[in-house]
Amino acid sequence: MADHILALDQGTTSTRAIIFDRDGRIVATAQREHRQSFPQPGWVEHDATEIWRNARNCIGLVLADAQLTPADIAAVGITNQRETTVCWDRKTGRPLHPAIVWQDTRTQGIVDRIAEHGGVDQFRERTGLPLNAYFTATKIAWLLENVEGLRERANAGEVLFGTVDTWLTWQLTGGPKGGVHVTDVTNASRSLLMRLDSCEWDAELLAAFGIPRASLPEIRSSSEVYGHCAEWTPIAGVPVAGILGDQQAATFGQAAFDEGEAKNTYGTGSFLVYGTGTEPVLSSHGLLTTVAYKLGDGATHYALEGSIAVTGSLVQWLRDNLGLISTSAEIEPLAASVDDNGGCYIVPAFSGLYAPWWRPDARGVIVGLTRYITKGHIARAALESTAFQSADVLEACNADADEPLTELRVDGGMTVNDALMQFQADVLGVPVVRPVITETTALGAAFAAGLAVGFWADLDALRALWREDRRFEPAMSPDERARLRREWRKAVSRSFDLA
Ligand SMILES: Nc1ncnc2c1ncn2[C@@H]1O[C@H](COP(=O)(O)OP(=O)(O)O)[C@@H](O)[C@H]1O
Ligand SMILES: O=P(O)(O)OC[C@H](O)CO
Repeated sequence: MADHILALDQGTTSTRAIIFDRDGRIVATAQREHRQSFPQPGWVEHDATEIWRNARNCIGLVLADAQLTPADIAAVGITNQRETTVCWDRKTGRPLHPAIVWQDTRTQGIVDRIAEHGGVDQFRERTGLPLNAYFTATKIAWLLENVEGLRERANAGEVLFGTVDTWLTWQLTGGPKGGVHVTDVTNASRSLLMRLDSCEWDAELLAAFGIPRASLPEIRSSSEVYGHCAEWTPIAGVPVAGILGDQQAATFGQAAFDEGEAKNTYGTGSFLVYGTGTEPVLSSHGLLTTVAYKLGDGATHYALEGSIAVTGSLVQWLRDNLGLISTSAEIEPLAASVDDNGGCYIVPAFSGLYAPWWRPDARGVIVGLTRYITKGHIARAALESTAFQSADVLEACNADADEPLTELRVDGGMTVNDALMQFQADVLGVPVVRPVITETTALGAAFAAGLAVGFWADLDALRALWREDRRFEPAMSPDERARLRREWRKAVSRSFDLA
């Protein structure tokens, strides 16, 4: 009997395959990092072929490690870095350009051109999103305008576009030999091309970006059988039955299914998602409106999202670009070598600033430098910037929501850092709660796939699997909190108007 679900979590820095049992416990994990290319300032690319190879390898490795066969796997769930755009040849399955990653800002010129008539909020009511280089439509438009012959080939039906969920699902289900070309509502809600109310591609938006509809995937729910894995994959015959963008998957994996429930995920960037139930709510404070999930024929659930582009990747930057540390974990002792930030603040606006500011003209700054500042203070300021950015987003969320959040569920790679989680609780002034399974992104994709094939009965069965690991209570005085946040805001204002 198939007693396991396999989740494929394709993140910005790495790909993981994780096998879960019926209790939502991790049985085995395999992980592979992929190359990050920065060919020009503001450009970020991935090799989609490498990502597919890593996914295939991780699936094979995790099955071998768990000593399981495809017959033991009831379904596969896919979750992915969102917005990152792949375009490939329908016949050969070969990418026609490197994937343009969500953080990439090369499409600012397209944004400016379209914003000239109608401004950056012209599509907000229809899509929940501001016009920004972050979103998929701008990346597809750039490819069509800049890759020689691509528009003609797309118009002739020879080219497929998709986000990473679409690319992996197409490859897993057969590639050029019958692969299904689909995405789910959560990923499509990040495109600037999907109507929030009907969850369908919008003809006017397609026209505004010059994108032929036939090259786009079909929009499906987050939990249903899309197809079965091809015979040459390591999980031949297993149904692909769940797709969720990674932030929505983490929300689902935190069992935050209902209105008023929220989580914050700390990975490459950080993303606070706050459920608003079955009605989309438009933000007045710089948050995005996005689809949270849709199960089969059920109602569409929506959320407000505070997206922060750079948090964990600032730690990577200290490691890879400055050589201040040699592993991400080394930031912990370095930051602990000083008592406080010494007045130093880092605003990591590498891709401009996302929520709640939406300032493409911002660039990174380090302020408050004196001869006193050491690399310990820089490490500390880097970690603190994650907490300050999240506090700004939570404040916006509380301003939009009916009830303020009384605690924050957290997950993602950075949440192993206890000192950071304590500082986060301190600057938020509410408890931060970490679950036993911090791989909530993969767990959420497993939940969606498991529900589709009857592996788990319903949302209540999933709620019962959530378990708390540790609760960080705020311990900072309100005056100190207010002082630090004031200083931080000053630093943020210094990052504006630099691009
Ligand atoms: N001990 C730590 N303290 C702070 N940041 C860390 C620590 N360990 C890992 N990170 C950061 O966490 C991020 C990885 O988180 P993960 O959830 O795997 O990211 P993603 O899903 O975006 O690929 C990396 O950016 C890394 O620098
Ligand atoms: O890969 P992550 O976890 O940093 O998530 C990336 C987001 O989906 C971008 O919107």
